[in-house]
Amino acid sequence: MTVHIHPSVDNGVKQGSGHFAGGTLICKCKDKPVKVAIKGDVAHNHACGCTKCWKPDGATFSVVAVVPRENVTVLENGDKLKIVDTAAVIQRYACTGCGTHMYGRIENKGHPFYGLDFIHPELFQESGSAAPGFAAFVSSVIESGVKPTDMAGIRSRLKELGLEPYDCLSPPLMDAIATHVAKAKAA
Ligand SMILES: N[C@@H](CCC(=O)N[C@@H](CS)C(=O)NCC(=O)O)C(=O)O
Ligand SMILES: [Zn+2]
Ligand SMILES: [Zn+2]
Repeated sequence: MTVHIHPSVDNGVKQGSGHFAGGTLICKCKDKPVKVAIKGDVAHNHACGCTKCWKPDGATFSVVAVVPRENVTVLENGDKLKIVDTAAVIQRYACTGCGTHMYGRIENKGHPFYGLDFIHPELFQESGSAAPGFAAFVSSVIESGVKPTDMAGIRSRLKELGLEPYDCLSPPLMDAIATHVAKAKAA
């Protein structure tokens, strides 16, 4: 059985150039596409199996990374953007024409990841941004219809690609969240 993860990694994870200076994210609309400028490279790029992150057609996982929120500027056709779920922690701004999520923003100043926006690097018109390094929320793909019996094959393919599978975030990110919570409790 061929295991599809995401079109940008299915033929092998392409490493970043190490000096990506930023670029433009473009949605899938033929007419009046939304364009978003990103300054600098992305961080913590990873595959995400959760049901909330945007996936291109046919993908089992999304590929999502973070950038400082001040590095994100809507350039064109921002009137097409609408928040998918205003109650979610991450307010995902999607194009109402094609459904592509252009960026996700956290407005809760107390959140461990406040200040970081979530973007999908595959939407860059330029190549060279930092590659995904792990897979998060892997078990969550079952919520999108993946058969539990397919999970061993999915996890083994992720490992083969060098994307260590985790059912939440990676240990360094989980540690960063716990550190933030501990400091907030102590304050
Ligand atoms: N099992 C859930 C997990 C959802 C989830 O917690 N997603 C993570 C990773 S993107 C998150 O931080 N969500 C916050 C949000 O969606 O606002 C699902 O698949 O819907
Ligand atoms: Zn669009
Ligand atoms: Zn997600």
